[in-house]
Amino acid sequence: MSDFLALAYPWTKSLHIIAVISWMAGIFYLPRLFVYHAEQGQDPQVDRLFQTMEYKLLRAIMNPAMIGTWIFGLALVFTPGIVDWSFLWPWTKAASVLAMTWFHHWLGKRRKDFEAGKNDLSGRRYRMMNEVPTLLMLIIVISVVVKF
Ligand code: HEM
Repeated sequence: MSDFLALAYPWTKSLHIIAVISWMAGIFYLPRLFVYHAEQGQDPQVDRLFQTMEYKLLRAIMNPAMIGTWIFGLALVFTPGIVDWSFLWPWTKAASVLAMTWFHHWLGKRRKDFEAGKNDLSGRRYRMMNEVPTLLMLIIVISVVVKF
């Protein structure tokens, strides 16, 4: 198994990065949709349009991309010689990807609130929450590239 993972390493890493790009595209865009939904969604037609966009973004792009990121990311973790847990970077990366996954699920719950007509967060609040994945992305990329 480790021989296979070592051989597949450039492919696993490519697929990991492709999945990461798709996941991050959605994770940055969905809270922006929530901002405009919270501010302009009183009109039932506009509300329906936002709900369709949010549902499709989450189900068709973000969920599969998150699963792909985890599968290929864990394959990289088990590839021999890639992660040395005596360094700090694997820990900062692990903590940040767990937080990113929590944020993904938080967005999923807010989407369900909108669907049920029960959103009680303001556009300003969603704008602020949008900074969370930005900060996590900075920590993740610096961890995995600088490898401190
Ligand atoms: C979801 C769980 C994740 C796991 C288990 C994971 C694990 C890993 C591992 C072990 C590597 C290989 C490092 C190397 O080849 O030296 C890697 C590479 C990488 N990861 Fe992740 N990762 C995850 C999520 C993410 C996320 C959310 C991002 C971006 C926001 C990200 C960005 C990257 C990048 C850019 C690389 C390539 C770095 C390089 O080799 O130059 N990863 N990941």
